Amino acid sequence: MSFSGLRERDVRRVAEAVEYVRTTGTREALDAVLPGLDLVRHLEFVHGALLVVAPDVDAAVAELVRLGVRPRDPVPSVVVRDRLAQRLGREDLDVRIVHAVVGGGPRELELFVLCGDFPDVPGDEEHLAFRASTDDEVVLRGLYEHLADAGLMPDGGGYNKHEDVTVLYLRGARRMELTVPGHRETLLRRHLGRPDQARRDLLTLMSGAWRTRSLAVVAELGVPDLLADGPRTTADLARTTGVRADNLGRVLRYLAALGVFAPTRDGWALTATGSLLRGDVEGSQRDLARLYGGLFYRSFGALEHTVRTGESAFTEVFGADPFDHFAAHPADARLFESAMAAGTSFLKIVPTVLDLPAEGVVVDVAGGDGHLLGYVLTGAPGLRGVLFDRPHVMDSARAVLSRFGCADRVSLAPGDFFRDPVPSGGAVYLLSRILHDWDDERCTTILSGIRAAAAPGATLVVVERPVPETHLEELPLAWDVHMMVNNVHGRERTPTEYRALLAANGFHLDEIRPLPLDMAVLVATAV
Ligand SMILES: C[S@@+](CC[C@H](N)C(=O)[O-])C[C@H]1O[C@@H](n2cnc3c(N)ncnc32)[C@H](O)[C@@H]1O
Repeated sequence: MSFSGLRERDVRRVAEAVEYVRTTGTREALDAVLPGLDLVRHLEFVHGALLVVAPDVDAAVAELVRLGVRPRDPVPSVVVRDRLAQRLGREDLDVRIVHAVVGGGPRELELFVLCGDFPDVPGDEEHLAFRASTDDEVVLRGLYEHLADAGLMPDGGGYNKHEDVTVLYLRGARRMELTVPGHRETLLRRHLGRPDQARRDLLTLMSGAWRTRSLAVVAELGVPDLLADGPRTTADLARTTGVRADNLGRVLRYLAALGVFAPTRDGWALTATGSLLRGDVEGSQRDLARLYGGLFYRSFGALEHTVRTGESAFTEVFGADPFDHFAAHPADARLFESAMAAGTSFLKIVPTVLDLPAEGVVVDVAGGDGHLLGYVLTGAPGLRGVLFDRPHVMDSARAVLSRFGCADRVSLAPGDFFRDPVPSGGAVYLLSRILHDWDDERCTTILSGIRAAAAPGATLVVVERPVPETHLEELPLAWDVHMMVNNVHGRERTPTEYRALLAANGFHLDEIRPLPLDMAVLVATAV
């Protein structure tokens, strides 16, 4: 204990805080909240705050006087007291606030004093306070969005009617208090979110399956195609599709709330999102919606089985792994192929990010229905192609490559990359959306088969959706779970994992080029 009755540690903290407030300007204080926060034109550092424990408030005031600052009369705290009461599980707390002008001012120290005998209280109340230098609503909103974009997290706040200021707390490297003049309801709503936000978010997440099914049903019924020429009524849509108007209308209304349709005076129109569900548009997602809300919806029902046993949910539900299932069920195979094609809008861009040779052979390993090969060959008339995949996809591939007008430059090579040799002599090997279907052992078989077929210096182009190493990104992580459910041993990988897998099989990863929708082209060379 010091002579004032404060603990040595608190005496030191108060002295350090006084010194900090005395010597720190706005730019430096902003930097302490978040390095690089360059807002000196709009914000002014007005006080630093900390919480100490003292036998009574007079002891804290005495300590401040001893440090040469000028304390004002203490006032009771309500907000901090309530927060501490909750944290310490005690109702009978006495918390005072002492404001003290430091140096010549105008900056102050704000000292919260928890009176009594308490163990150390964590320093959550510490913050640096800034005042906005404008009361222009638009500038304030812009300022707030800038702070949010910079990564500061909302951490409480409210309207202080005694001082007629709105106080917002944000958390960066240090906690920040932002004071703006007046009662800013819109800003507060933005800052605090709805009071029921967490439950609302969770309900939205939990009802995700309903969205998946609703999308699949309207895609299956062809509703988006029926709206291609303009809005139609529910009754009209129900009559044309042969379903019940009341029930269809309710599904359409739900999807309208999700932005898929737009309500018109007496019916429904397509939004840009909904238009992608038409079957006849470039980049149509219709069959993807049918697949995710159909076959793969059923397999996702066995996710728990996969988590418990490590086995494929798809196999559990359908009795065979997906590729064997498709080989035995032509209708499902057609849907899968056209859904894969629906997900290929980004494949069109692949040739534009590649340095393709003027002539030679491009071998598309497990090339599916040939869309990627079609795009590659269309832009490179000197190249020839080989499409290697299981026998049952050859008919679709022939049809697709004919539509691309390059069937005469492609030889179809039916085969199985686990049993048959990969066609040799390619200058470029394509491996699009294949490695994520398999575990490292099977990827090794596939890659070593390609390496055996490729001459040193040949290019291997891997198209995947890599998992970022530095942060959580929804799409790659959703697809990672999807691969776990719908493939025997599928997984998405990080760039580091791809690099290692390629290196272990005779390829050097040269470059990763980004594609839309978090996809990427990994360009490697056979060494
Ligand atoms: C996800 S699709 C990707 C198709 C295409 N590369 C693309 O990106 O659109 C996976 C492909 O791997 C093929 N495949 C699965 N097992 C195979 C095997 N053992 N040998 C050859 N191809 C196989 C499937 O027939 C299917 O066309």
